[in-house]
Amino acid sequence: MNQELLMNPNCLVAALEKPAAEFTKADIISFIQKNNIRMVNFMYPAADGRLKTLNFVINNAAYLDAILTCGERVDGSSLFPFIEAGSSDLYVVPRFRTAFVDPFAEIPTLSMLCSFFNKDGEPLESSPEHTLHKACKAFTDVTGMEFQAMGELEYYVISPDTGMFQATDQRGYHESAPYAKFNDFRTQCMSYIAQTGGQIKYGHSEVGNFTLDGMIYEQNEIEFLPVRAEDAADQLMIAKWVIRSLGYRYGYNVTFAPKITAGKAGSGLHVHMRIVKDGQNQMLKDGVLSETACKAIAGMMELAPSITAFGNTNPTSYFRLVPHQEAPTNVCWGDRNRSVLVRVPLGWAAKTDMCTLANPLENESHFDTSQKQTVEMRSPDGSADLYQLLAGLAVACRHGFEIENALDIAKRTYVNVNIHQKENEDKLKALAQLPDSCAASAECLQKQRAVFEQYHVFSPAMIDGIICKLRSYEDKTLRADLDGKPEEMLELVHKYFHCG
Ligand SMILES: NC(=O)CC[C@H](N)C(=O)O
Repeated sequence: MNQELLMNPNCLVAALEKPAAEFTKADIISFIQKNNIRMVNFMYPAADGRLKTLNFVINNAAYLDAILTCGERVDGSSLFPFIEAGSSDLYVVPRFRTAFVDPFAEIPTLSMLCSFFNKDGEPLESSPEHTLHKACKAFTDVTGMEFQAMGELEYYVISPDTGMFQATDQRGYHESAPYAKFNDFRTQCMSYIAQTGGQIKYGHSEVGNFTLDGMIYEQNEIEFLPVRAEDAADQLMIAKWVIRSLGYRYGYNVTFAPKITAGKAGSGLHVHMRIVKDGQNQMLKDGVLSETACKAIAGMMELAPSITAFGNTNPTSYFRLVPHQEAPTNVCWGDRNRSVLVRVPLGWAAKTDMCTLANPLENESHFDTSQKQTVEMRSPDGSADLYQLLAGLAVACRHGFEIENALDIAKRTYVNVNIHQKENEDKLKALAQLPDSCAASAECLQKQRAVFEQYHVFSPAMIDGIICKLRSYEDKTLRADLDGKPEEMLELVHKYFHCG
């Protein structure tokens, strides 16, 4: 049997013996019948970034076939601000490839994510999910390659502090129990996410760790594997729902908020990307970063000031983008360097066989490590609209193949030092700054919107909506205004505690 199907924790994949991308309606019906599934849930993200749920009881086989084939009708005006109440009906139609058994439901339930369609049966032009689809298609049309991505979900778990086995402040990275208190919670989340089809790389406790008003704030991270960008967004969407739902059951509060308090690690949602042709990763050539990768990076350098409009969507986002907190502040890229905006992490490009070196009994494996190299965009955070963010990144990477001076831009923005060290002051001054507020991101997006609207990827109405929302916060000077005012900062954090 195919190695990728063996030991697969998604029970539909295991039972149907095929990858999720190949699920058909007949497969779904047969799984439902054989496994005594009694309910079907349609789930879809609305403009608030949250996954909404519509329950169906399976009245009979004919009804099941009808809902899987026709989808259902929903009130679009309650889901998206751009839909008028006067003509608000939309269709939601399930995508079979996203089917999973709900890990929380008491009554056996099969859930699926849906796509939105308008009255004419066409994909809803301004839905974030369709925007991502268009962005990926435009990427492939222009470059002849596939855009793949994966996210790193960082979140804080919050629970009363018992005072036992205190963790070291801001030293929680990869901490084990009992200093890390929520490792079991994280692994349970990982297990459920994997059952829903999420392709996880690993999970660990993160740097952020502090106590505030008798509560422990412990930062954790779950990192995914690169997949088609559309699947990556779906998987992150479901993962956030799983983590929150399980947190609620354990009695833990969980937040993906970008920043909780000044001086402590914020939570990012870094996105790793790779570009694939005929199943082969194109990010390396002869063991070094390829021209393809450099062009994509150049595109991101150019459009970084507007990527924050999709990835950093509330005023607290900009309290995270400050020096010395492993978060980016300036438009630059570099190798393995956590102070840059786009990081090129270690990619197993060295020629040694480390497994044999660590295990002298092993023969050399000649493992193809070329698939592993990615580049990582570090500005986004948990407030991002996942579909718009990945669409924005697909546009930016595509843009790198369309501008003539891409390789010069890449050369100019490369740094190989920590830009926040005193001796590198001049280097820092020469680099463009990321926007420092929602207001600034809105202005940048307004200037660069044509690239995002090219090939009809982002609809002008969607861009108008994003700009209008960002401007509504009126936060142009907020970061400076709240400097040294922790109480007011905390008030702001609570307002946007459950973002995205
Ligand atoms: N290890 C890391 O890269 C931490 C990232 C950091 N938490 C951020 O805000 O982006």
